[in-house]
Amino acid sequence: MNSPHPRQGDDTLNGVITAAFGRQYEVDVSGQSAAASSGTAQSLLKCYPRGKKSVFACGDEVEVSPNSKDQGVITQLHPRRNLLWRSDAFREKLIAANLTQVIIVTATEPGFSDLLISRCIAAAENQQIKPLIVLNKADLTDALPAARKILAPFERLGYRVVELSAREGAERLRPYLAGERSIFVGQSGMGKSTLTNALIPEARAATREISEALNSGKHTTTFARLYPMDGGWLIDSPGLQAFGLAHLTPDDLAASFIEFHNHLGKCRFRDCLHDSEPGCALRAAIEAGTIDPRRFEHFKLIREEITQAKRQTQGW
Ligand SMILES: Nc1nc2c(ncn2[C@@H]2O[C@H](COP(=O)(O)OP(=O)(O)OP(=O)(O)O)[C@@H](O)[C@H]2O)c(=O)[nH]1
Ligand SMILES: [Zn+2]
Repeated sequence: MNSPHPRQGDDTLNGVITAAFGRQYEVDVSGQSAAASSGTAQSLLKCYPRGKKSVFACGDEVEVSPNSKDQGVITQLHPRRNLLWRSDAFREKLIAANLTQVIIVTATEPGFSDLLISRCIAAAENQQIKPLIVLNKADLTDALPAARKILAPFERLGYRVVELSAREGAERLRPYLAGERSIFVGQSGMGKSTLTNALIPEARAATREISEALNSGKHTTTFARLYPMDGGWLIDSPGLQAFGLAHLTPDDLAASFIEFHNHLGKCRFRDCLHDSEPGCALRAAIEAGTIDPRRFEHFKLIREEITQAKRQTQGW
């Protein structure tokens, strides 16, 4: 793995968080792509943070002080280039840090939510991470047209959509992963783990080991895991049912809808809520067909949720 922070001194190492289990973290301290991809036991340390309140995410670059062959203490967090997280009024959850790409995995079956796609895109755009949409299970051809129709508005905005079958042709995705630090996000059952296992042979072994350790026959992913690959890395994360964006302000949210850019700041009223005010530039753009009404609906739904969450935290 290309770590920007090489070995530090005699007793501290630089590494990348590859998994989080409650307060325990797995840190890859190999710092070299060859060692990292061979997955040797010594390159992965089980670590605890030094501070009680420290919370880390997959992809975080940290400094570790080893205290045995395979254990250590996380002593420092290197500055994050970005952070993907989700939150509602009461909780927040770090998803991953230092990403270059968020890969939103959808599938022909079962159905998926386009509102969730807009949420994922908003979270990514807000952190300057580029989104990529995968339409998996393209082998189920009967359901392809309906799925394509749902994705069309996103494709029109310039978001790339890659159709593939994780079972029959996961390799199609490989060129999009090279040199990137990506994460798979999406609803449960879209095929994130199938894709990860097809692209990264070691991932299959890790999944088996973990489900044996947890003594469950189920294949549902329960925590995020980072795998080094092709000059970057890839994180497989558990299925998302909710993706709250309570940490964004309404202005942040509007800015993360890229098709709004040319229209923001052009409403007659500076504090326009784009509801029913006269001279609203966003609503004019919808009427002119330059903003998709469905995307505007997503914006309003998420904005309402953000506003509600802020009221709840302020004890209204
Ligand atoms: N027909 C078809 N089925 C697929 C394909 N990819 C995955 N599946 C199936 O879809 C189901 C869900 O796949 P998973 O990889 O477990 O989905 P996931 O997104 O990781 O789900 P979570 O772990 O719950 O987040 C499994 O039964 C897979 O075998 C595909 O390309 N075609
Ligand atoms: Zn307006």
